[in-house]
Amino acid sequence: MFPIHARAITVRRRGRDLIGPLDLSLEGQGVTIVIGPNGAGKTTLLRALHGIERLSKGEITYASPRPEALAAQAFVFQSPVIMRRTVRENMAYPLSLRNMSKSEISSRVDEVAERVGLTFALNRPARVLSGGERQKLALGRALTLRPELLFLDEPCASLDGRATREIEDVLNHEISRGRRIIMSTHNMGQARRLAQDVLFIHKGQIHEAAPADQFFTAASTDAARAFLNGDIVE
Ligand SMILES: Nc1ncnc2c1ncn2[C@@H]1O[C@H](COP(=O)(O)OP(=O)(O)OP(=O)(O)O)[C@@H](O)[C@H]1O
Repeated sequence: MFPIHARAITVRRRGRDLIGPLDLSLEGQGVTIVIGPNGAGKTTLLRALHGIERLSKGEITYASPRPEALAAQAFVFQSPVIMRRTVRENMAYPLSLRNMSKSEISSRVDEVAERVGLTFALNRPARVLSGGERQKLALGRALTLRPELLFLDEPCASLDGRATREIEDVLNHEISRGRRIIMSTHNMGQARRLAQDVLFIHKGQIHEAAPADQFFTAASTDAARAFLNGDIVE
């Protein structure tokens, strides 16, 4: 599906441009971390790139046909929807929509549960999971699809250090296998640990797009420098 091109995209709601107009091109390798103040438009941008946010203007094109490109992506939401069923059933759900045999679904779920550290919980009701375990479930559910491109919107918000590290371990494993990741975070430590490229979003615009080393050592805009300093950026 790469390169992905967003051309002059705008998402406008209730008379206000939430993002854009903006242009962006994404190649098929690496980890892009999306940062910026609250309300800057990070979630809206991720949703637009994933094709689930209606564009008011502009277009997003994928190198492969759109239905194929969208089918090869998965999205981990900040507050994932967890069904009142077992962890196994939750993880199997996206696969069950894809016409896959029960034995194949079961072996994929087993394999992914192992990777995200939830084997012990597979037969438990998902509602008893802790916050960190719920995020692992959401991540695992996305990974069962073996997506070429994985979006994550603040997957570690409100998790403690240990749960955050465990999620990052899973992500690092995925990154080492070449999975393309685009992720938003408020945690600057996490951004520094994971990013290969950074998109700094401010007031619905991409203020800066740079390799991580360059961004963190010499951000070129005042707003990005202030944000990295922990100043209030409005
Ligand atoms: N459907 C909608 N209708 C109207 N306004 C919306 C809608 N969705 C989002 N917004 C507003 O658009 C702006 C951008 O929201 P978005 O969630 O993309 O920002 P964000 O950078 O992800 O913020 P945060 O860091 O707080 O999660 C916010 O001011 C939000 O209130």
